[in-house]
Amino acid sequence: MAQTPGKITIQADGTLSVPDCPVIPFIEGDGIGPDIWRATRKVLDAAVAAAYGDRRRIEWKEILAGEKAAAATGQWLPPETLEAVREYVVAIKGPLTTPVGGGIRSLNVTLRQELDLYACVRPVRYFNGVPSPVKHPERVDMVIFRENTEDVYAGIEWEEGTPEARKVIDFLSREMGAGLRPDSGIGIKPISRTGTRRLVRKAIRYALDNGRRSVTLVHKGNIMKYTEGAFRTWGYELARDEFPDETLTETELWDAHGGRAPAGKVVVKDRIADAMFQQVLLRPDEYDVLALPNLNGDYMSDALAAQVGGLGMAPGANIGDGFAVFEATHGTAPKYAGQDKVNPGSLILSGALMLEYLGWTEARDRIHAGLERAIAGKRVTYDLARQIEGAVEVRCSEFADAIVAAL
Ligand SMILES: NC(=O)C1=CN([C@@H]2O[C@H](COP(=O)(O)OP(=O)(O)OC[C@H]3O[C@@H](n4cnc5c(N)ncnc54)[C@H](OP(=O)(O)O)[C@@H]3O)[C@@H](O)[C@H]2O)C=CC1
Ligand SMILES: O=C(O)CCC(=O)C(=O)O
Ligand SMILES: [Mg+2]
Repeated sequence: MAQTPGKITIQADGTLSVPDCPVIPFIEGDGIGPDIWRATRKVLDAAVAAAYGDRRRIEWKEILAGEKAAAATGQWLPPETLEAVREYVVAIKGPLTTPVGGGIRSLNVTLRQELDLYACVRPVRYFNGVPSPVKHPERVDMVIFRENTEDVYAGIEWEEGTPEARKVIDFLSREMGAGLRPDSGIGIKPISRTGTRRLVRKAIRYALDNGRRSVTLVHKGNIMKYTEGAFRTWGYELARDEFPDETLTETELWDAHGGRAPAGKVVVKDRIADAMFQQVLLRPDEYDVLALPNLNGDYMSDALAAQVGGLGMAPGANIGDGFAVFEATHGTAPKYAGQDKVNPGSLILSGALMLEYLGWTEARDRIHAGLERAIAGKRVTYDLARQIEGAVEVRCSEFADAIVAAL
């Protein structure tokens, strides 16, 4: 029976109450956004129908941001858009363009900060048949927990030559002995105990709830001692304070357990970021959940995506306390805008992650299986076709149709 649309709500214990026909706002996005969103919506609707018949469906509600919003309202991020996400709790978005070197600040970052979506969660796993530059892509199965509200993304910076930059340089040179060049641009990198602890708490909770073996804190704390180094310190501190019986350090793992963690326990370890980039290439099976400050997490997301098929296959979510906005890892890929060409897999998988967040795991599983079957059929978008021998390149919309046919 057709369902009446209703709102998702956050209950007193923090869990979601999801009606059978939730209203879910979507932002189409800039650049390739409209193409991949059209494809994604079709796959999500078909997967829900295949899994639940007419017992469940999603009532989509468009909300505006980016170029479409600016053209329609004169505002890049209208307040009603933020209000709609607060009202309906869960939303999904296409990518939004951020100009380089000037112009508006990132709308993506603003959304995350305004809605306090403090964890950027990006699962990186391999789907059979996807081309990869590494020998054993099936060994890559990591979940990135990237701090999403602070670090250099806080947007506290001053352009070289402005009175503000001069004032900060004068202060730092005179009062703090910093000795900065007068023609410097200045950026501030705040990393807080609060921001770190809540991110690491979410990462450890996730690891425990999902049978993951380790959480690795990835930092550059040897150089940035009081920001990234503190991220490491506070991460271990949080594990000790809040999960004393469920976590152990690497030292404890070897000293007390001969290198094999007892069932149900999560190893909390840390790696310096530069070394970690080669570790995930050479020994990916030793890493599981990663917790990172914002910038490290941004870099790591795209690097790991490359190992499992590229940005066309990299989903993500911005999650706070209940509220969540799902989006691909990649951006607007402007050179492909409006060509119905790129891989919608990343946004489709973000949608699958959203279904999982709603508890609709049967529909999620249909999408994973459908995607794998469509890839096995070797009729794939350009990014996969150029790497799979014997593959035929199809359009973004045709790839979505192939997934729907394989659900
Ligand atoms: N959350 C968001 O909304 C994000 C927004 N952005 C913004 O996007 C804009 C463009 O950024 P840019 O650095 O070019 O990075 P993009 O991620 O947009 O694209 C870089 C390259 O990645 C590949 N790619 C990206 N998406 C897909 C896809 N769906 N299918 C297949 N290949 C894909 C393409 O590679 P190839 O050229 O090899 O075909 C593309 O040229 C910037 O304004 C940036 O700020 C960036 C990241 C996230
Ligand atoms: O906001 C942007 O334009 C880029 C953001 C980004 O690269 C990311 O979140 O991975
Ligand atoms: Mg990025």
